Amino acid sequence: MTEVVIVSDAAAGGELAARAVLAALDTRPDAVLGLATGSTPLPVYRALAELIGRERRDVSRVGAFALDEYVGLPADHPQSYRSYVAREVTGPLGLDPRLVHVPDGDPERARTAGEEYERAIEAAGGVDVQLLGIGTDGHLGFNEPGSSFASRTRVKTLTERTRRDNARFFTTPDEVPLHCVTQGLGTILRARHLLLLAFGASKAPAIAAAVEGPLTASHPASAVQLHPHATVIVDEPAASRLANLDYYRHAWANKPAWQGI
Ligand SMILES: N[C@@H]1[C@@H](O)[C@H](O)[C@@H](COP(=O)(O)O)O[C@@H]1O
Repeated sequence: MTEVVIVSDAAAGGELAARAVLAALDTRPDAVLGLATGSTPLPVYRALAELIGRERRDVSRVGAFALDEYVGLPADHPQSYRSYVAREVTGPLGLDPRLVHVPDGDPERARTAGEEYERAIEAAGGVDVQLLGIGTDGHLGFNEPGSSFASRTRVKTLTERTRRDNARFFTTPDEVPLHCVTQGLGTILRARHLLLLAFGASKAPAIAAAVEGPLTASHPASAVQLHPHATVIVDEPAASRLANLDYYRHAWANKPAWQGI
């Protein structure tokens, strides 16, 4: 089932997700992480950096694959996801940069970037824990409404809504690229554990539709309902439109401690 965990705030959500990642590393020191970008996963990366330092974890064999990348931004552009991952993840967590992958957003190579990325994920043994944020239009990665549940890594055109949402990271809205390379929903569904995080009231409708709405490509995040091990970590405002809130709280409060998330 899709487990919903309601946390007090983003920092608590970040810590819970970070603990789940570290639990995966306990079983597999060469575990592969699926990285999301945007503002939502930042508390996870902060908590991970702190816990890895405090517990003196060896992360030298940990691999990572980012979900997506803009097409056409220079790789060293501060808003490219390559830069984001280097700045927020690889550096602070102390990962080996050779094991950290981001799709190739070079327009010249975009045509084959998807297939190459799929091959690299497969060669690494697949993703163990996939972090996910959610777009206000229900996108996962950059799988905009209409994306096939079977889709693989490929070039997509961003919706105007997503470009508007992401304009806050750029100097002008026109600077937001039109295209991206993103893992497909089919790629994401192959990860062994999905951790979807959302904080704030602006995400409440998208979360309700993802968890309790019909399974539909019109709301790509509803794909999480197809996954045998998906955990949705939300704060109260992001959870506010869920109909079965009482049940989620009850199930969480009575969960056997050995189960983890
Ligand atoms: N491609 C990313 C998504 O992976 C992310 O989930 C979404 C939400 O971003 P935020 O977490 O900043 O709300 O934004 C971008 O479009």
